[in-house]
Amino acid sequence: MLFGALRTYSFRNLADGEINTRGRDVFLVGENGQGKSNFLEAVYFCSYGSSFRGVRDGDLIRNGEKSCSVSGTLSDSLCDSISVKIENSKKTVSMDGKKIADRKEILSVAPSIVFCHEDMEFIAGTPERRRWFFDQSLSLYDPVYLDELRRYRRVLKTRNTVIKDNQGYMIDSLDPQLVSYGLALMEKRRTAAAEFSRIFGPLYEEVAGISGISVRYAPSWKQENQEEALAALYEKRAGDLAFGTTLSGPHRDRYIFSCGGTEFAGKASTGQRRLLALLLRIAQAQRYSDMTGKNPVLLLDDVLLELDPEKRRRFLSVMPGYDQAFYTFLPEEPYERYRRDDTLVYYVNGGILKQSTTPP
Ligand SMILES: Nc1ncnc2c1ncn2[C@@H]1O[C@H](COP(=O)(O)OP(=O)(O)OP(=O)(O)O)[C@@H](O)[C@H]1O
Repeated sequence: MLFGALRTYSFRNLADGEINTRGRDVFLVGENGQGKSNFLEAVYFCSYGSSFRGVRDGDLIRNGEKSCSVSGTLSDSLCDSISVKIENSKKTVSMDGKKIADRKEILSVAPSIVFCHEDMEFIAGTPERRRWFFDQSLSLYDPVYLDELRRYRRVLKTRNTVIKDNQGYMIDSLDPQLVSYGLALMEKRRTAAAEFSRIFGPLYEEVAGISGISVRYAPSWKQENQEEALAALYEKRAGDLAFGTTLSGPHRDRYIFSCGGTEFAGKASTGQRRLLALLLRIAQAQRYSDMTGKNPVLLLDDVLLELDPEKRRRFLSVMPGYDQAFYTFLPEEPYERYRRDDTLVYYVNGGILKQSTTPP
């Protein structure tokens, strides 16, 4: 699957109009703050109906405007076009011109994997960010997982409301559902962590020369069957009521990067963390391909810039299979070295993309 063209309207600082992207590799070259990442964000917006920068939808609308939209023309996909529009604070996602009820439907249509600076949070940030990463990975290839996650969150929300409203007597009827949905999530998370480790360990060794890195899944509930988990939840109920919230469950699960049995991320240097984050995305893309038999679109935001030349070479040698990749570069980077005959190169200046065969 690839994006043949991208049309943006009032999206960030990008000039309105259509950009031809029909190429396996698309380079976006420009100084800081010109709109390169905004263009990647527009592609991602078509894939997920949201931004990868953790911003509110309203921030995507060009300053002073009231609405924005992005439409992608697709090749070799389940549909020919996707468009996402924000108007009057409402988001509408359409496939082939027809509105879809649930954003999750587009996940399998134009799957993209982004590599960006914010990914460092998966390594050095809160357990919540790591959970988010693994939830995204699972949802990309397993739509049922997303349904299970939503169901779990719904029951959890009700349980927390019940606790806050002092209606503790209702918890008995909610806990069997919470446990049942929770255990289903845990089983898939356990498998995903093991599979990630299988891919990730050798990758890290190849690029960074450090062996034995793995991702360990540390579930909040230690019990693996319904009755035992329910009993453990019951035992913790007094604590939940005292704190006014549900203190245990998959919403408190942790994923730990360890090396030789000890936690690694906390001791790793900034460079090692950066590499961990990049390779985590490579593992995400590889796992997606293993599970679906399809390749994703890759969005690489300033990725090569942060690596020294040797790591850069090794990183490129372990790039996952992809149908299309968008890269951002600063003008002084040696992007010409990576360019092939069919690479599309755009120079980005003040939100305007100009295609060129030679630098301006
Ligand atoms: N909603 C918006 N409306 C108008 N302009 C915006 C909006 N959001 C961001 N911008 C502008 O977009 C520019 C940032 O673009 P972008 O983040 O794509 O930078 P970049 O070219 O990737 O550079 P860098 O390498 O620094 O990230 C800034 O000039 C910023 O003012």
